[in-house]
Amino acid sequence: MATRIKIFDTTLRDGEQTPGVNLNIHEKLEIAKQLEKLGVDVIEAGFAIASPGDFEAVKAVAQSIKNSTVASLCRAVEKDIDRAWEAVQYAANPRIHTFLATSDIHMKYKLKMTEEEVFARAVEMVKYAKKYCKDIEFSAEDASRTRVDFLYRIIEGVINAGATVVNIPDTVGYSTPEEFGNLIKGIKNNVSNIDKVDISVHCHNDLGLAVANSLAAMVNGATQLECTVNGLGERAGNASMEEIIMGINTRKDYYNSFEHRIDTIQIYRTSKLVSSMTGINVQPNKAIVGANAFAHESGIHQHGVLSEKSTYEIMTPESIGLTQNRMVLGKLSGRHAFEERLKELGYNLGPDEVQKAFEQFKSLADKKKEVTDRDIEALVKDKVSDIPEVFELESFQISSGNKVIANSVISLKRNGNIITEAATGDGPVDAAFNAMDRLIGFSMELEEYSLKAVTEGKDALGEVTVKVLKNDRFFIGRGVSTDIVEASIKAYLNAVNRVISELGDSIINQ
Ligand SMILES: CC(=O)SCCNC(=O)CCNC(=O)[C@H](O)C(C)(C)COP(=O)(O)OP(=O)(O)OC[C@H]1O[C@@H](n2cnc3c(N)ncnc32)[C@H](O)[C@@H]1OP(=O)(O)O
Ligand SMILES: CC(C)C(=O)C(=O)O
Repeated sequence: MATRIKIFDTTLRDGEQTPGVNLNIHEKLEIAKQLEKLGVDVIEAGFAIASPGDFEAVKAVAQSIKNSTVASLCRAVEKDIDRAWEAVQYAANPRIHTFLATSDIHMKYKLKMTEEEVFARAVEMVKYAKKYCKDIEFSAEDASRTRVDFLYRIIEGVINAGATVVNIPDTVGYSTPEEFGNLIKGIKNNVSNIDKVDISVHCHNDLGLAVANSLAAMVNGATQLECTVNGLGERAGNASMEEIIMGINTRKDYYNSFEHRIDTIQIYRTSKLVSSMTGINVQPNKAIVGANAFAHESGIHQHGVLSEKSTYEIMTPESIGLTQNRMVLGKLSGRHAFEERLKELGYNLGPDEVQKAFEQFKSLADKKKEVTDRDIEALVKDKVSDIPEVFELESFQISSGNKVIANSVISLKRNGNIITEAATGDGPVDAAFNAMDRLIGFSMELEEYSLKAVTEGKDALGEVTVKVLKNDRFFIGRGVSTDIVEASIKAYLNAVNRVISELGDSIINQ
């Protein structure tokens, strides 16, 4: 009989530890709903004690998700466990995930605790969490650099204390597949009560081995794999969900004794959603979901694929939900076809949002011969993040050139009033941002600016992403338009509105 592998998605927790990523409650909910549709077994929604915002987000995910377990991470301390339970208690299937480092390096320099103290704390905190919740996961942080005898002992201890899942993280991505597989095999063979629990693994990608290590662990007895969409996560990220799943599926001949419940058709859509909500673009050559993953550039490959796809394609684009659409959408298309396409792309917008998106689609279609799925996604993905538009763009006028100083006149709408400012700058975008800085009534630092074309051709939509710093926190803003200055202004305003939505409008005119 095949072994059922559980997928534990930590995009909303470890994925959010990606530098520069900061997801608000609406964004976490939207991603969680898509993860549920994808079929993940566990959604780690956040770290409830980290901030009031993260607490509310974990709670909201717990309240809304029915078909996946919802977990919150917490340190092995009572107040963290209390807060985690406060947030996940609403879930149909709640889990408390507590962790404590077990390697000599972490115990000595970070925790300043002895082995005995770590053992006692881990057991005590699992017992404490068990008072609240049936399902308790314990992670031995930095397990792959832990003395194995101590690792076996602490695993046995936390299982006796009530843990239902023991997680073996390769916290710093140090292991190799053979080594990590042997570590899991050793745990299976040496921990007396191990058959009572799921063995989980959580692999980081510092040496690019996270997926290989996860699969090696699975072959050697791990039944839960922790991963993130697009491989997001602390430093070089975590094992990528889509690579693990498509690895198992594509190499059914090799991994023939394992099954999972992921609906692979949802992979591409999930990747796009996570990329747009986090502001982290997927590298073009990324396995499975990169823009080039199914592209063929060179003649010999093109000839091969034209003769028989399997010459150079080991999986189909359709298997991850990338479809070639039959119906072309352009300026003569109607609302029915547009709404149908939105549904196919996974967006269930309310009537007002559909109306707004349809208007934007029509004005884009006036400028572009054919509006592609990627254009539509770019147009609507701002809507699902649901940031209140305290400042809206009314109009802008820019002049720039190689012999003149760039200047801008920007009008924004706030509370129904139009406010206007002019400014100069080092280029059209700088001039526009300077004018907006005068209008918004607070200062913030622009940390990053990136521009990419959503589709090919000179009529392509430009997508601008900005990262700004305000009160020691990063905020991402996105904007799309066929005019790159307009896309830049929209991205900046989107970041401004996010700052206000998170920090409150009392920051205006501070
Ligand atoms: C491997 C991982 O990815 S672990 C998850 C990492 N994620 C995060 O840290 C994001 C959320 N974190 C936070 O918001 C904050 O760090 C908090 C709220 C958890 C704690 O904040 P602070 O109280 O300000 O502590 P700070 O983060 O500076 O230091 C961590 C403290 O927790 C202790 N600690 C670290 N891990 C654990 C643990 N698993 N169990 C118990 N204590 C721990 C450290 O030794 C340190 O203790 P000290 O304050 O007595 O020196
Ligand atoms: C807390 C654990 C699961 C973790 O994130 C790690 O060790 O990387």
